Amino acid sequence: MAPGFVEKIADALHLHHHDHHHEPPKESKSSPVFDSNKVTVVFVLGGPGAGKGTQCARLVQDFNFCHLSAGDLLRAEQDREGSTYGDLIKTCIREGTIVPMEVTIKLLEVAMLDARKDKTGLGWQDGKARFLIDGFPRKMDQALKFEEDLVQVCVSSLTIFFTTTEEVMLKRLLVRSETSGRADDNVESIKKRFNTYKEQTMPVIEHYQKQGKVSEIDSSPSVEEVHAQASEVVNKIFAGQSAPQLTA
Ligand SMILES: Nc1ncnc2c1ncn2[C@@H]1O[C@H](COP(=O)(O)OP(=O)(O)OP(=O)(O)O)[C@@H](O)[C@H]1O
Ligand SMILES: O=c1ccn([C@@H]2O[C@H](COP(=O)(O)O)[C@@H](O)[C@H]2O)c(=O)[nH]1
Repeated sequence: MAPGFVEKIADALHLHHHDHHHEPPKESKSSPVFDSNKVTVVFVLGGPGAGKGTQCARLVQDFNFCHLSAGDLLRAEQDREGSTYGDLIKTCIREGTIVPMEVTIKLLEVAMLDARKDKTGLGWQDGKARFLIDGFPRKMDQALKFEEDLVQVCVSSLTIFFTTTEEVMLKRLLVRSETSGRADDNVESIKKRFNTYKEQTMPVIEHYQKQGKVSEIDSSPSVEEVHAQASEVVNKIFAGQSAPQLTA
């Protein structure tokens, strides 16, 4: 990557006002921003409309996670007045393609640093930060870059993978389209999103599966049934993780 590229992205995203100058410059540092002993990262993946966001909302209530949806962060940036990347994000979302990883990772980094500041709030338990990262990583380059720059994905980290059929996902998304106002909740965009999911995201899931870090859950049943399964999986992650670690 060209030197200074990440800083240029940060400038364009107007992220320097967050006063993160205590953090080492991204391109010269050799270790990730977060210590994997002091944060728990659970990724949530699955096809468009599989129910990721719905289940994340439940898991936040159960486990006091800080929930970060990459799609929501991108939509907020797209709508931010004066955003350099607004048009690019808009096109990617409508076309169901993946926004260049530097943009998404920078947005995630800032959101994670902001969440980490509030040690008494949501996302803190037993002195550890708990992040539920929804709809990310969507592509292998993002998965590797996240590990390199933000958190070394450690033994206890896990991906919850919600699966159901395209037929179910399509039906759910078309129902959602009646109220969501999302530019990509239409048949044409949904088909493109299914293709991107199969071509780009499935290899990420297979990568984590090879490392034994994926819990697959059938998300075809009711929200409550799926939630019961997901809770069980997360309970296992936190079993044995109660030792207080007060700094991050
Ligand atoms: N188990 C379920 N049974 C029936 N409907 C569901 C279930 N889970 C979610 N839904 C509904 O399906 C739609 C899509 O769910 P949700 O937004 O959680 O999916 P998602 O995986 O986050 O989608 P995307 O990747 O497009 O953001 C929503 O309208 C939601 O209410
Ligand atoms: O890491 C990411 C996550 C999302 N996108 C883009 O956003 C849309 C919508 O994402 P949802 O998770 O369904 O809200 C997705 O189709 C991509 O275009 C991304 O580029 N990178």
